[in-house]
Amino acid sequence: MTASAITPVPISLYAEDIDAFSQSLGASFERYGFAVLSGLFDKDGAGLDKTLVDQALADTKAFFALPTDTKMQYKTGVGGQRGYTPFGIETAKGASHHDLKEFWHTGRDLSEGHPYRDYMPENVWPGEVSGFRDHVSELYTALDFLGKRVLKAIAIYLKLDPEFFTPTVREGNSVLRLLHYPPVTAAGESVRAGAHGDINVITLLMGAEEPGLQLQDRDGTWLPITPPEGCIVINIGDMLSRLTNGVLPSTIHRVVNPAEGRKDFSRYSTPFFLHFEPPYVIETLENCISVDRPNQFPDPISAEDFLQQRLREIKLT
Ligand SMILES: O=C(O)CCC(=O)C(=O)O
Ligand SMILES: [Fe+2]
Repeated sequence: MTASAITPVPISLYAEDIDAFSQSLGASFERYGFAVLSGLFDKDGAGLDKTLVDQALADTKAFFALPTDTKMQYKTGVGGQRGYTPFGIETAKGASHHDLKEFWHTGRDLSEGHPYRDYMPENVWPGEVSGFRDHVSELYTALDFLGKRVLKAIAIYLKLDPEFFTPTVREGNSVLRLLHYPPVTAAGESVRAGAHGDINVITLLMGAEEPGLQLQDRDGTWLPITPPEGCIVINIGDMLSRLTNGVLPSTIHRVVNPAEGRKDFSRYSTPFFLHFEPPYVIETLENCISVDRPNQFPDPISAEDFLQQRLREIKLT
């Protein structure tokens, strides 16, 4: 297994000593734009239910194993925001070759007549895989909950009110992405995921045990992130980087093609892109502006406008 640059922080520390948890996590974010949480499935931790994660992964594998024609029925035409996006579409900003992946997007289920329905399309579900809807919905809810705890720790680290983020993400436009990178049999210019920064607030990623994920460090070198089982990788997205004036950086990362011996294997990973509520206005935090760090983003922008701008850049709309 490839070594990982980042020392994991145990999730159990959240309940035991939230200040210590916030410091460890925040320091890792400030240094790398990434942190790793361990003990994800510990019974008394603040993490996830292993059975649920295993079920959702089995459903993911079953879905991607369906014939292409069947999967294409779930391509929804709403900018890839829901349902299936086939191989050969998403292209990292500024890249000339598409990524080697297909994926499925699930968003927030909203009540009838909810005002955010204008921004968030209805979910679609593949009837071919029984259990998919229940397990994936439950995983969405669990990751949303975990993400909100991580944001509380980030608020403490930034010396904000611990509940600062609560109203900003309560019904955020968050998306759970089920990713399949098929075996890489032919040589070519494409990589599994080209170098990019995430658009959103924070991303919670499961499935990085299969090597490939790398972050670009300050000096330009690529550091592998291959945590042991039972960990979750978290990274800062562009929206939080902008809000914090770069104090918490959104670090460029990529997924490289498999080494000899792993080329015949698929890679499955599951990023949860936690987003703000669409109307939330991202305006640089006062306490992240100083003489040494002048405001790099003097023009506030709503989360929705920022998202639409960025989706056009990655060819999803
Ligand atoms: O598959 C991974 O490990 C990372 C995926 C990723 O960075 C993304 O989808 O934004
Ligand atoms: Fe990413």
